[in-house]
Amino acid sequence: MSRILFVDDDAAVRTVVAQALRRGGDEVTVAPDLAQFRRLTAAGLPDLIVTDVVLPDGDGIDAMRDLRARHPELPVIVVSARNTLTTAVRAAELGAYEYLPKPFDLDALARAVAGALMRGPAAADATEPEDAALPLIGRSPAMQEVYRTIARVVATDLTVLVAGESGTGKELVARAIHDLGRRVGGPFVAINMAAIPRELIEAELFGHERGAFTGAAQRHAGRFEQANGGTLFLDEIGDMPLEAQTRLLRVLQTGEFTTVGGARTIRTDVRIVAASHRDLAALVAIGQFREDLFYRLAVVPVALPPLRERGDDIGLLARHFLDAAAIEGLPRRTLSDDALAALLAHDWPGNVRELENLVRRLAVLARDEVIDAAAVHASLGGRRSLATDTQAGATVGDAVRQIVERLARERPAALEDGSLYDHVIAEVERPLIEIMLARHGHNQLRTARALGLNRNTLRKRLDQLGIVLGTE
Ligand SMILES: Nc1ncnc2c1ncn2[C@@H]1O[C@H](COP(=O)(O)OP(=O)(O)OP(=O)(O)O)[C@@H](O)[C@H]1O
Repeated sequence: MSRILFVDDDAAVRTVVAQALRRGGDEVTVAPDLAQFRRLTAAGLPDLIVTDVVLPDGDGIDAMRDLRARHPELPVIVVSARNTLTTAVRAAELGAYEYLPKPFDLDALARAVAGALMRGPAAADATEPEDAALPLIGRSPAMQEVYRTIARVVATDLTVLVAGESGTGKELVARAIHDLGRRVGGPFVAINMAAIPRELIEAELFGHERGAFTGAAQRHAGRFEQANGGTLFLDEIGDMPLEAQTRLLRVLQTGEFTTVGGARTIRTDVRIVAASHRDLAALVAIGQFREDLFYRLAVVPVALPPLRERGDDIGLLARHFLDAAAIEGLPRRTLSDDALAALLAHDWPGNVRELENLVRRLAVLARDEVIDAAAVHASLGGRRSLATDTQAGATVGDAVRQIVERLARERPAALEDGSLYDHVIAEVERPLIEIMLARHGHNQLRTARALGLNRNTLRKRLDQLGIVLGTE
């Protein structure tokens, strides 16, 4: 039996948690505030403290820091409804055994308690909390998971692989890892594999000597060299050519590289954060990405949820972007409840970037101070499917690649048995026919003519694809 002290100002939470922990056979004492917590710990230390952060007479993490300075072996679990990245990071800095955003699952707490009591705390770290405004907005459970991972890796040099759709904030996560870690004094260098001609990627990454290739007028330090002592963000790593992947793998294994056309070996001290909106595991399956490199990069995977899975974060982000627009001198606007509901109902294929652009446009264009649902619909209208995809930076090539990657995952046989062409074409054909039907008021004759298909052929395809006609 262990002695657990639970500090929380909410009487209902105290009762429920204390009961759950007692059921596990432990002796539980509760404190509603820091004054009581101090009285109790002065009388005798428990084996474990579980504490809330915002308490009526102070900050739980600050109080634990003082106590742990004197008793670094004492394990602490932090629970908080103030579930921001800052809280997750502060809990990690405290050396808390676990951080559980509220509302938490009692099983999760029981697991954390069992772990903390057996293993004891991680090494205490006395650094001051980071109070600067942090860039990542959002409190949804999906983002909590992201914050917890970030908080765990900031004090390390582990390689992080951020996966997420376009515009979900992958670069922002990479920057947060850099800014909150000990490399903050060093450079943060980003390179986007999709934005650089394939033949120049190696020279960009590793640098080149004068005359190494046509046009190389002088020696150029590559991004690895530029990032020395800091963090290198390899964006859209899935677009890296295979030869460059081989070279990158060698650098990650040895910490050394040679410039293109150079005989010199350069040592690097760089933390790598890589990102991709493509499914790297699927790329490995179809031979476009080296499996060994994938495992080297995915030491700590971070899955950034698409915006449509972040619920109320949409409202938080929209308000944040409206505030940012006002600070930049654009008119100050607010959202009506209906406008917010319209934002929540949208599926955000371009994710946070799409929301940011939309909000800025609304801030400029809305006539009234309060943005209503009609203004949101007007801004969202006409930018569906293809237009929004393009805005999100996706190309037709990306779309087709995604289809192939999905098939590789879900029906690997389709990549071997000669049916791939028909599968992909069917997937492209459906939206094409749907778009043209919508354009022509669902009139089959006009749609067939516009597509250059015989009317019977169109009818057959509609049947085969199971497309149901709307009315004019
Ligand atoms: N959680 C967030 N809070 C505030 N702003 C965000 C958040 N996530 C993304 N943004 C903003 O959305 C925009 C897109 O973010 P970012 O460039 O990091 O996305 P990305 O996933 O790297 O996109 P891509 O895959 O297209 O490179 C940026 O302007 C960024 O500041």
